[in-house]
Order: sequence, then C-alpha cells, then structure tokens
Amino acid sequence: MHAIEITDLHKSYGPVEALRGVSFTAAEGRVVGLLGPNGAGKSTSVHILLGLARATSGTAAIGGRAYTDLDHPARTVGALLDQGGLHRGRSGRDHLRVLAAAARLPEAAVAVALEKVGMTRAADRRVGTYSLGMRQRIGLAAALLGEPRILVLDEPANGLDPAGMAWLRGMLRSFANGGGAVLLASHVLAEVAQVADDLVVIGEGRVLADGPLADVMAGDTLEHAYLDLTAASEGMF
Ligand SMILES: Nc1ncnc2c1ncn2[C@@H]1O[C@H](COP(=O)(O)OP(=O)(O)OP(=O)(O)O)[C@@H](O)[C@H]1O
Repeated sequence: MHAIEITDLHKSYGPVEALRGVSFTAAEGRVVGLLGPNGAGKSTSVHILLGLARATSGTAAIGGRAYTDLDHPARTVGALLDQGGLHRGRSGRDHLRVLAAAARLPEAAVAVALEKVGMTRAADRRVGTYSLGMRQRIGLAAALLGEPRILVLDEPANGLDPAGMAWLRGMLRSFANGGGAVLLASHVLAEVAQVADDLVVIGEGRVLADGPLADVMAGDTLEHAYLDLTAASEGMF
C-alpha cells in the first residue's frame, strides 16, 4: 500500500473533462512533485484526494482509504491548499487552536506546530498583520498539527523568503526521511527539482510522465524536460 494511491480518476465539470484517467502514487519516504500547466488537473486531483470534490469515476486513497472514510483525518494527512481560510482578526495561535479543537487534537499540539514553523514569537499577533510568508507558515503549522505521516501541499513556498524556502526544503526532506510521504504541487520548477524524489507531470487531465526525478529529467534540466513534455498541452482553461 502506498501513502497516496490515485487510480484511473476521471472528473467532468459539465462538458469539461478535467481528469481523463489519472493514476499515480506517492510512497512513504518520498517527496513527489506534481507538475503541469494551468488547468492541467492538479488541483482537481488533490481536491478529490482530500474529499473536497467527488470523482466521476476512479479512486483516490490516502493512507489506504478514501479521505471520507479516515478515522482521524488530521492525524493521517496534513494539507496546505490556499490561504483563503485565515481569519485576519484572529491571532495565528487562535487560528490553530480552533483547528486543533475541531480535529479533536490536544491544545498542546498548537505550540509544537508553531515551533516547527518558526512562528512562536509572532503567534499572538493578528493574522491581518502577517506577511504572506508568515501566513504561509501558519498554513504549514495547520498541516502539521496532527503530526500526520502524509502531507499534501499546493505551492507551499508561495511568499517564503530565501531562508524560508531553504527551511521548507529541509523540513520536507526530514519529513520524508522519517518515513513520511509528501505530494507537492508547484509551478516553481527550481524548487521542485531541489526537493522532489519523484515527479508526476499532468497535462490536459492525463499523466504525461511519472517516475524518479532523474528519469523524468532524462539528463536535461527540469525546465527543458517539463517544457518538452507539456509542449502539446495547451491548458484547458
Ligand atoms: N469547480 C469547477 N467547475 C468547473 N470547472 C472546473 C472546476 N474546477 C476546475 N475546473 C476545470 O477543470 C480543469 C482543471 O483545473 P485544475 O484547477 O484542476 O487545474 P490545475 O492543474 O490545478 O491548474 P492551476 O495550475 O492553474 O492551478 C480546468 O479546465 C478548470 O477550468
């Protein structure tokens, strides 16, 4: 069993076929980069995986089960999707407290997660005063709250400064080295090339390439390999 197993997913939004038979896995101990042009189907795949959208057909399992069947989702998978859910008037600490309570996690998990993302000192300031990178760190703390073994992250480096990006790389590496699995969707190829073990490239709702980073790059730069793979895919927006 892989940490993440997506099998023959199809998803239609009316006449739009967002996914046309997407299959891939993310194994424990690996950081898996999920790449593809705008509209390729990355978010749709991730949303189905996290129970936020329903597949037309096919399956998406996380920790061996559909997300909606997990006994304790927050302890199984941590997700960072976008920062729309942060209440500007609330402190970072209070935001995490609310999430911890909703997920039936002990309040002590909040301080641990804040420390992990380097936000202990700023934790009691209102989110509205945070920089983009600080909000991103609170989002990462939220993903880590339940100490899950699987992380699903959409553009996690968004807004992070160079030191923050280096910190994130180190964090993801040690998370995977400790046996965790990471699915990392990003358009920042340099970031992905530095941290991913495996790649999944999607275009127009299909998997264009899937395998260890070095195999997908095939001796070229990731940018060249990616542009070659996606050249025929015009995007679907
Ligand atoms: N809720 C929705 N209703 C209708 N169409 C949708 C919906 N969500 C996604 N789509 C369509 O499905 C296709 C795949 O979109 P998706 O957001 O999965 O792409 P993506 O690879 O995540 O793109 P991006 O890199 O721009 O985030 C696109 O054609 C998009 O317009």
